[in-house]
Amino acid sequence: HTPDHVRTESEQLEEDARNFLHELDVKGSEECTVATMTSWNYASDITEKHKKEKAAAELKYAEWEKEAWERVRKWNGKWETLSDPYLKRQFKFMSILGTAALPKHDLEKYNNLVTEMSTVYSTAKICDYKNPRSCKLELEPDLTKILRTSRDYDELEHVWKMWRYNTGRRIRDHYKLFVRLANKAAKLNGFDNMGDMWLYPYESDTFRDDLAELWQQLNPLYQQLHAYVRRKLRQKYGEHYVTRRGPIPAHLLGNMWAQNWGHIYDLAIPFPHKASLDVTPQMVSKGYTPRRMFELSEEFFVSLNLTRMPPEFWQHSIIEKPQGRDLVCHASAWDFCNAKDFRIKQCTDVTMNDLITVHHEMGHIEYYLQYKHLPGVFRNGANPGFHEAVGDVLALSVSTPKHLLKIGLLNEVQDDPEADINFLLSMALSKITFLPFGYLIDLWRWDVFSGKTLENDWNCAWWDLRYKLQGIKPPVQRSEYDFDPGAKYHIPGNTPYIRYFVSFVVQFQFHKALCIKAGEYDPLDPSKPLHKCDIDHSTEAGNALGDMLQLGSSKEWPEALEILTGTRKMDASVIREYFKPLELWLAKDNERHGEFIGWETDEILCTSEVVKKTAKSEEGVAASDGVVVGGGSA
Ligand SMILES: CC(=O)N[C@@H](CC(=O)O)C(=O)NC[C@H](CC1(C(=O)N[C@@H](Cc2ccc(O)cc2)C(=O)O)CCCC1)C(=O)O
Ligand SMILES: [Zn+2]
Repeated sequence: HTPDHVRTESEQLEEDARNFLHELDVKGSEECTVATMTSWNYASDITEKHKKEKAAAELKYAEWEKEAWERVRKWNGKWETLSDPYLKRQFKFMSILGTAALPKHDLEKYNNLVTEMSTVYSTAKICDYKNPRSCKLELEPDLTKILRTSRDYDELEHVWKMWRYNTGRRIRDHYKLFVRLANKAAKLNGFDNMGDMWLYPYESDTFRDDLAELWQQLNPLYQQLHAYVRRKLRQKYGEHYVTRRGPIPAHLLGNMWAQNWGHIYDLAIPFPHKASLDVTPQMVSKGYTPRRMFELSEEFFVSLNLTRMPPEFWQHSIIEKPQGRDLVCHASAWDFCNAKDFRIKQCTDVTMNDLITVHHEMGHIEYYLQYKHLPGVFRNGANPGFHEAVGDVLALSVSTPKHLLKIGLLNEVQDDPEADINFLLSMALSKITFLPFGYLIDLWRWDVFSGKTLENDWNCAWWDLRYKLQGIKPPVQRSEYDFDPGAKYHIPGNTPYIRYFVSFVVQFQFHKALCIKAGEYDPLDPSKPLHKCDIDHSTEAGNALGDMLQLGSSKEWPEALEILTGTRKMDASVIREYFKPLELWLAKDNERHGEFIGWETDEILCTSEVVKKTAKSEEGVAASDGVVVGGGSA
């Protein structure tokens, strides 16, 4: 410790900067803990009391953020001269205030709109198709189960339509005011609109173009899968409902938003006489509980020499749906900003799908644990997509037949080309089908924030994207009375979504790098293809992953990516390499059946005119001046 008087001016400035940032960080973490606790209380028990406490805490936290930001501003012109990049990067991040820049009354309105939209979404219930007087069906587990298991066209249509009636339609006006306030906040932060502010953490001015390029590279594989699944659905539901060349009705794909087609695997399985890879039955028959599922996931992380869950995690997490109260059942992972308290809230079902979700959520917790020693501004993913990728990377290993055999959920592994195709198809039904969806959510929102999509076109612009990118259509005609984006959690919940598209690309790059370290993958060894790799118990892989996670957002994401994978760019060739055997098989199978690749329609999926509410118009009679989506004529 050199006495003050011998220090140079710049060393003194650096010392002062360190002390200044440390003091702000200590106070900021305390404020963050309080605000997060009230948010947790509301999300796990939706009551008026908790709503009020959350609203008050959010305003108080914004006051703190504003005070901190004003103190940081006093360093303008000085912090830029610091030589230590680590310090400069902290100042750079602390210079963005966020929505706390709004005047108090606007911020209060903004926060209340988001909470109100989330409450509508999380408490929405619909009536039972088979028993119209029973109107207590909730998204989780009721509607999720119906979309997963029902093969009744009309029941699925009822659930699909009524869910949107009781969520999106009810928050359309909230969303109008929300967008205006969001853009006002963005402008106060020096951005053109909220869409630009959301992209700030990616620190790249070619980011949107890079995403478009990735989609171009992945679209051909998606189209082959789409054509194959359409044929299988046509066989099941008939050509009247599922035409040869048209878009697929969205309610038949096993998921409320057609974002993951894994639950219609039984309709699509290429080689039915081979063992099913959905180990849900085995999990149930072996008496798996949500607790067991979480312990299984933790064991995987520990086997990689990563950090086990702290006692507070098991003490405070909610891993089963509590009865007798409203709560946000949508799974989530929480960091309470005190390097001690980390939790998951998940209404866990004993299914394979939820075992994957457990790994996803625990991946967030592992990232929190790995960077908990960093200053608050660096306690984030290298970019938000990295945070979404951690758990999914481990789940890629867990999903392999080899691993399921290891943990006793499969009693035999058939190692032959047909079993391989079955496995790759089951993976593609959740990984490839997600890509257009993961891309279009924010494509739609960026256009809404930028004003490119006007309020009167919101719903038809949504269906235009859903048609163009996913090749799906609504089972009943939509209008601008509807607000179908609002039927998906992240829109009322105001959570950016492009992070998931990024994750689904980079998680395969992470997987490949870790598989090489684990000696499980060798491009020159046909017996070790990427899709058979299971990294469990590889401390080389775990240490490499941990080294990247410990960086948090203290380095720009291309540098973090390079440390793990040796490359600085998102690269779609890795996910395509993983699915290569399936892509070849699909192309041949579609060719053999003369399948039309792609889709077209002359139906009017969405009418820009606000349709007169008569029974007839419900039957999809085209309104005179409807908006045509798809390549058909009006
Ligand atoms: C306090 C807080 O909010 N914390 C953040 C985490 C953080 O930011 O630190 C958080 O917990 N967000 C919740 C969100 C939940 C899920 C989700 O919404 N998934 C997407 C897309 C998808 C689908 C399949 C898949 O395999 C991976 C992703 C969807 O379901 O559409 C639902 C189950 C899976 C992940 C999440 O964990 O990302
Ligand atoms: Zn996540």
